Amino acid sequence: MSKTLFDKIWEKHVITGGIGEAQLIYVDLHLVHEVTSPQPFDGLRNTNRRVRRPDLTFATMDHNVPTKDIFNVQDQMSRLQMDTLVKNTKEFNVPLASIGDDKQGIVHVVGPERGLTQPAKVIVCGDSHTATHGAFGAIAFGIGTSEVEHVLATQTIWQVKPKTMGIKVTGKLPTNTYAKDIIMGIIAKYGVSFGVGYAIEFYGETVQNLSMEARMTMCNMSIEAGSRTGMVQPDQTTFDYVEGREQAPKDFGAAKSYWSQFYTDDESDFDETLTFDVSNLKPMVTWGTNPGMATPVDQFLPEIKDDNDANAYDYIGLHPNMKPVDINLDYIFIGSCTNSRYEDLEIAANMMKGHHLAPNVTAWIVPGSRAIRNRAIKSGIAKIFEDAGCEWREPGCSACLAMNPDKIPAGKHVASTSNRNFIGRQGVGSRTHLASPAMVAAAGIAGHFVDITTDEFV
Ligand SMILES: CC(C)[C@H](C(=O)O)[C@@H](O)C(=O)O
Ligand code: SF4
Repeated sequence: MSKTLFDKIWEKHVITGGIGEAQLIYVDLHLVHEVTSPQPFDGLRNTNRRVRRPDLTFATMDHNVPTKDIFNVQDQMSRLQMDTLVKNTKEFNVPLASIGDDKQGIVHVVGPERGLTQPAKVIVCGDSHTATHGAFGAIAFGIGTSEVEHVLATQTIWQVKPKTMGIKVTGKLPTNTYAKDIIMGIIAKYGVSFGVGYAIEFYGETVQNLSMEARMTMCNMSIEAGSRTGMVQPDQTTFDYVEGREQAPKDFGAAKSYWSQFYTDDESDFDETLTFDVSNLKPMVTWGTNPGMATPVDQFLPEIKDDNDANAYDYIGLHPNMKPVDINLDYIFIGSCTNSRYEDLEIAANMMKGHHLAPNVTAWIVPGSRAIRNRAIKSGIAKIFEDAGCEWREPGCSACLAMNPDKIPAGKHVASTSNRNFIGRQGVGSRTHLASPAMVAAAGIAGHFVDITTDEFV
């Protein structure tokens, strides 16, 4: 019978239960961070249980870590959560990349980087952006705190199988537009909830031509479309990325032939399909308070249709007869699990090379992992940022969600490569504008957004 990529992986992992009801699914990789793990570990302790498979569990610290003066954690709650993770991972024998460690970084960046993230796996983490790992052709989704406890104790999880949605992406990406613009364009077009109840697979020639980093950016934001899972069929690009990494399979040839069975047989196998053509895609910028409130950089901001729009405009301090180029910026943030990988930093650095930040702009450049940070220092990218007047930081979630000292002050506008522009997301009263790393870098130089697809830039 003809099947989707999702169906094929799912079937290999079902332990018990029938279609339409909760099924018990085997978990191949459980990623853990400091924010959603303290209660689950307490739960195990209180009931005298152990972690079932510490070898399939990997913990890191990301949300709370400071990105400068990293060992000096001022915030009590942050310190407690970080100390608790150290204690719990020691007691339960779970590998941990602690602050300062070579393997530390944002959980969704270090999983792939270490080679833990692999095709055809079921991957979970107590974090909504776990969808990122689906870029490898894995079923990867965020889980709640009680589910984290269940996975720690049993290495399994109860789930009702979602429906499947194929999003076919066609056309050649115009110069200086990126995967971030594709996923923002899709969400702007179809809204922030079209994916609810569906596992999304991105496919088509445009997707096949994307790097792993770019595929991760797209899958990462599936959750902003309402879907818990975004995925891309594994191919040679995937295999080349995984090969040689620390945790890659030892018999890589055998792994590759196993992984090669996982693809969607026919488009008609999806429960739902959508299409998105990128031939005329423009860089996208958010003007409002959810990721769907986005506009191409050269357009006027949309008219007010309802209270939601009115409230968003009110919060963000903009109005419809402006364009993104009219948004004056105070901060730029390049980081987060959406866009803090080496390729993202390289693209941003190329935009900044030989330029200096606009005088009114503060810039935080936050690599997703220590490995990326080290590589960027070695290659000279870090120096480009510093010469441009940016602050070059240590790895972590940073200003993506302001659970650490990196907070955007109230009323300030920030161009950000992260994934959420909710009210207060980057600090109380902060005004977020999401965009690609190239757009954010160029905006930092100009002091406002610019259309990087015009002759001046291409
Ligand atoms: C803190 C964590 C639970 C949360 C998530 O689940 O996504 C965070 O990572 C976020 O991006 O909002
Ligand atoms: S970088 Fe942002 S989106 Fe990603 S895990 Fe951290 S807080 Fe969540």
